[in-house]
Amino acid sequence: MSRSSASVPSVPEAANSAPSTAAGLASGLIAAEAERQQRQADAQREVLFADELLPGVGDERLSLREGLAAGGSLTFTTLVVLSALDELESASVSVLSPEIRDAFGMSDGMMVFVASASSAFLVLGALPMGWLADRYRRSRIIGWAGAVFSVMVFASGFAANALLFFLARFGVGIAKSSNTTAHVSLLADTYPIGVRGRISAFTYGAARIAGTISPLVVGGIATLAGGEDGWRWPFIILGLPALAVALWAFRLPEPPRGQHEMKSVLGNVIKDENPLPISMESAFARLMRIHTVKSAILAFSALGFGLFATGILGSLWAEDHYGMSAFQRGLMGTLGGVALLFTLPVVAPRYDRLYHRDPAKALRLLGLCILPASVLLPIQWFMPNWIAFMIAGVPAAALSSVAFAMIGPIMQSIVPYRLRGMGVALGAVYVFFIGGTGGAVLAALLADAYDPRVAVLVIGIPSHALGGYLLIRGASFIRNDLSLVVADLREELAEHDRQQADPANIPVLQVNDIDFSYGHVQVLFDVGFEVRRGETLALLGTNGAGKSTILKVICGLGTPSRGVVRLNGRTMTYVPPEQRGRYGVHLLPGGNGVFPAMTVRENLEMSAFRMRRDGADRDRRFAYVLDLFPDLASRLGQQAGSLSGGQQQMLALAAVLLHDPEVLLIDELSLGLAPVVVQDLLAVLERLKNDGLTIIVVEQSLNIALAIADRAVFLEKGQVRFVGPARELAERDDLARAVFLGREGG
Ligand SMILES: Nc1ncnc2c1ncn2[C@@H]1O[C@H](COP(=O)(O)OP(=O)(O)OP(=O)(O)O)[C@@H](O)[C@H]1O
Repeated sequence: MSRSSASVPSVPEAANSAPSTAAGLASGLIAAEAERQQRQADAQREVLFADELLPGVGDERLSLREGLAAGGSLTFTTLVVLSALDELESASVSVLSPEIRDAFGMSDGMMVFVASASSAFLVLGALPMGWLADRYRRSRIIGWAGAVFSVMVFASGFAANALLFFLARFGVGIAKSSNTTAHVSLLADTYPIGVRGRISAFTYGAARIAGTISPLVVGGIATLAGGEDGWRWPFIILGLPALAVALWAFRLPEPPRGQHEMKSVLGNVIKDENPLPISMESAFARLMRIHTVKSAILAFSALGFGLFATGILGSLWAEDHYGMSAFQRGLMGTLGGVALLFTLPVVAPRYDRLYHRDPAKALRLLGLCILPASVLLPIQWFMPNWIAFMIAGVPAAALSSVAFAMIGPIMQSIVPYRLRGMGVALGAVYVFFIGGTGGAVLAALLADAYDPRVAVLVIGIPSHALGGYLLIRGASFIRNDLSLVVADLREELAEHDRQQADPANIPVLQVNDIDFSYGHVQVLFDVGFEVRRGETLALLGTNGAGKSTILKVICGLGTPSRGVVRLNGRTMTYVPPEQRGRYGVHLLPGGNGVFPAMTVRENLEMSAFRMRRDGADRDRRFAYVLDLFPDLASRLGQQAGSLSGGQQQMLALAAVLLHDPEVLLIDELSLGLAPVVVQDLLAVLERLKNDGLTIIVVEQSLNIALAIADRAVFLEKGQVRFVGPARELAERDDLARAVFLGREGG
C-alpha cells in the first residue's frame, strides 16, 4: 500500500483533523521562529572577550608625546596644516556670505544653499575617496586632493557669476572629502589606539585654531581689500599655501593597515601584501550591520541636519537682526573656536582614559556632549542683544564640536581595518548628504518662509536631542562589536600562521565564522567549512537551513555581518561578485538558469560575452562544453524554453562552464529532474571532477550527494551540524533519517 493512500483520511476525519494539523503546524512554526530569535539575540549579546583583550583597552598608557613619537610627527603636522587651510576656506564662505550674496544678487535661501551644498558635495567625493583610501597609498590620495583643492579655491575667488562660484564650491567639496576619509584612515594607522582621542582632538583643535583666527583673518583681508570685490581676496591668497602643502603630502609614509589593532590584540602585525578589491556595496552592507557604527552614523546624521546651516543662518541673523558687522561676526566665530580649544584638552584625555578602561563610557561621554545643545539653542536665539547672542552660543557649539572631533577614534576602533576609508565615507554620506543637504534644503525653506531663527530652532532642537540619545544607546553595543574585531583578528592570525606553516596546503575556498541576515532576520550562525582543490563538497540540510544563502555569500551576492570568505588563502569577503567571477568563483543558481526566449546558441553566446575579444579562447570553451553536452550540440538553434527540464539544466551548467570556473557552486542540482537525467548530470560532474574542478553542490537527496561528494556539510537552522566524509553523514541517523529518508521515500 502506498504511503499516500494509507494516509488519506475520510472526509469527516479530514474536516476534524485539518484545524488541529494547521494549529500544530502554526505552533511549530512559532516555536521555531522563537528559537531562531533567541539564537539571534544571544549572538548579538555575546561578548566574546574580556575587556582587557579588546583593542586598545587596558594597554600601556601613552602620553601624547609618546604617541606622536611612535608614528612620527610628519604625518600629524602635514594633515593638521591641510585641515587648517580647509578651515580657513570654510570661514571665507561663512563670514563673507552677505558680501557674496550681494555680489551675485542671491536670496538668503539661495546663499545658504550654495554655501551648505559645498559641504554636501563632500559626499560625492567621499565615496570614491574612501574606496581609494582602502586600496591605495593614502599619501598620494591626500596629495592629489590637496592640489585640486587649491585650484578650486582660486577658482572661487575668480568666479564671475553665481553659477561659476557654485561650480568652484563643488570642486572644493569633492577635494575636501580626502580630509574626512584618507586623513582619518592614515592617522588611525599611524598613531597608537591609546592616543587616538588626543590625536584626533589635537588635529581638530589645531585646525580650529586656524578656524578661530580665520574669521578675523578673512574679515580683515576683505575689509582691507575693500570694495565690492574685497571678498575675493581671501580665496585668492589661500590657494598658494594649499598647493605647497599638497605637494609635500606626497612624501608621507604609508603605515601597515590595522597595525595598531593587531599590535594590541595579537602582539604583532600581519601584512596583507596584495589585498583583493573591495566592493562599496559589500563594505556598506557590512558596516551597517555593526550596531555601534549604525547608531553613531544615525546620531551624526541627525546632528548634520542642524550643523551646516546653523553657521550661515547665524551670520545672516547676526547682520539682519542685530546689525553686526563682518568683524563682529568674525569675532563670534572666533569665540566659539576659543571655547572649543579650552574644552578639547579637557575632554580628549578623559576620552582616552575612559576608552582605556571602558569603551562604552567613552561613547556615552560623546552623547552627553551633544544633548545640552537642544536646551541651549533656544536660549541663545532669543537673546536681547548681539553680545549676549554671541556669548550664549559658545557652550553648545563647543560641546557639539567636541563630539564631532572624538567620534572618529571610536569608529576607527570598531570598523574592520580594511574598511576604514569606506567607514568614514559611509558616515559622510549620511551626515553630509542626508543630514547636511536635507538640513540645508529645510533651512533654506524655513529661512525664506519665516526667518533664520525659526529655521535654526525647528531643526536644531530635535536634531541634537536625537543625536545625543542615539549615541548613548549605541554605547550598549560597543563591547560586542569590539569583541568581534578581536575574533576577526585572531582568526586572521591563525590563518596566517597556518599558511606560513603549510603553504602548499591552502584550501581553495574557506568559509569561516559566517553570520548572515536578511534585513533583521539572521539566518546563518557561525557557519564555517573548507574545500580543498579538486574536492566535491555536498551541502545538505533541512528546508530553509541556509544552503542557498551560504552559496550567495561565497559568490558575493550577500555580505555577511561577520566572518570571512577566502579564495586560495586570500580574503575575498568584500570582493564584488563580478570580480569573484573573474577569479573563478561561479554559481549555477537553482531553477530558471536559462533565457527561455533565446536559442541554445544565443544563451551560450550571452554567457560568453566577456570572452568576445579572444575568439580562439571562446571557440575552445564552446567546443569543450558542447563535447560535455552532445545533446545541446544538436539543438543549438532550438529555443531554450522548449528544452526539457534536464536539457535546460545542462544548458545552464554549460553556460557557467564556459567561464572555466575554479570553484563551481551548484544550487539544487537534481531538483525536479527525472532519475535518468540526474544520472547524465552526475556523469558530467564526474568528468569535471576528474578534470580537477572544485565543486560545492547543494543537494536535497542524500543518495545523490553520496554518489558525487567526497565530503559533506550538514546545515540545520543556519548552523553547521556536521562536516566530514559524505559516507559518515549517511551513518548519522539523527541527521540523515529525519531529513532525507522521509523525503526520498515519498
Ligand atoms: N531574499 C530573502 N529574503 C528574506 N528571507 C530569505 C530570503 N531568501 C531566503 N530567506 C530565508 O532564509 C532562510 C534560509 O534560506 P535558504 O534559501 O538559504 O535555505 P535553503 O537551505 O537553501 O532552503 P531550501 O532547501 O528550502 O531551498 C529561510 O528561512 C528563508 O526563508
